[in-house]
Amino acid sequence: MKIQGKHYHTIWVDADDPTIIQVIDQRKLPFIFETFAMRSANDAFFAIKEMVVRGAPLIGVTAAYGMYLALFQLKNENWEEELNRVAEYLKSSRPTAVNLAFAVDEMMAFILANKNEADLNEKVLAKAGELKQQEIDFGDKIGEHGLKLIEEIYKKKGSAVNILTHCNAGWLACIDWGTATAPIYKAHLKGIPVHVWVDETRPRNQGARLTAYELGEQGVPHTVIPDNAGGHLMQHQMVDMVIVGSDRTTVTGDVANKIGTYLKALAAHDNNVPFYVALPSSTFDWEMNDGVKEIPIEQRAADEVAEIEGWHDKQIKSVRLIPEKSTVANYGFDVTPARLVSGLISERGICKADKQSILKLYPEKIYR
Ligand SMILES: CSC[C@H]1O[C@H](OP(=O)(O)O)[C@H](O)[C@@H]1O
Repeated sequence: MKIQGKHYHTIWVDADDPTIIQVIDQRKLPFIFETFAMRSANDAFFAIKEMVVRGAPLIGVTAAYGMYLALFQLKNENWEEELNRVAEYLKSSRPTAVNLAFAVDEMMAFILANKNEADLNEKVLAKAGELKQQEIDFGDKIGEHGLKLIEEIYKKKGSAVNILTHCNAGWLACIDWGTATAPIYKAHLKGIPVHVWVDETRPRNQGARLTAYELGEQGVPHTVIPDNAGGHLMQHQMVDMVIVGSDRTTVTGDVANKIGTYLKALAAHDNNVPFYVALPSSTFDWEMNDGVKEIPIEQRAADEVAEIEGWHDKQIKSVRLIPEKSTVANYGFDVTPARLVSGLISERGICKADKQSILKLYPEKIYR
């Protein structure tokens, strides 16, 4: 999508050196626009772990390019063993987004299948590019399917459609379009009036810093709200629908997403507000059935809660928010049970959050 009128993807091959993969450094947005150059699998691990890049689809594509970059560091003897270690290392960077493991496994299989090819590096770079393009296409299609939901509300209401979203499931979490934001961008581009309630999303404030930034750059009307305001807005009919993203959704429709999503789903359920989850097929976990019991929930550093970052004197500064003696619990995600989900918006269409409906969209997964 656009930043100051110029079209960007979140990740790209350096124009001058194909052994360098560039990403937008999201740690500094919206205050500073900088890129981060990845030259090794270690750089890719760092970028994912430290949230230089974040968002399930983007994490997956970054890891795919990490597997490509690993090829330049492998020694001849036992290179397959070494590559396996790199693959496990990349997977260990963040546990919840299933896209990560999906992409690493797909790249590993591709590399082994082509290991005797003279132009292996070029083929692997092209494969990572295919995964990147696939996520772009997924976001585009999610947008088209989700647009219909927004249009239906607009036709009934005849005025701006108020959509609440949590965290950042925008183009900055993907490559382009986004997942939760894709229907919003499609509606905006079609001239349908939309307004977005943007949950700030403590502690990393992906909503306040990233979703607000990207919506603003696209000219989409939006209002940043404290995480705890959503229930009140829904009680007063100020939210027409909720659209969020996902980091891992089970084949039964349980949705792992940024911490606080479950609370929004409860408020939506209590106020009969449609609660939709937008996700590509790369975010489904076809093996898991009970998301609350099985999905690994990342716990992150205490400082993310104990401190907050902002812009002061033309630089990014951190200030402490809590007493030195206080302890912190920093769960990165929660799981919304399928019973609270109105529907799933994937690149193949909209379905109910249950196994039968999901597998009807993805019949090739039935054998699992
Ligand atoms: C389209 S996936 C976006 C998803 O990822 C975010 O988590 P994080 O910023 O920690 O990577 C959040 O859960 C979003 O919904």
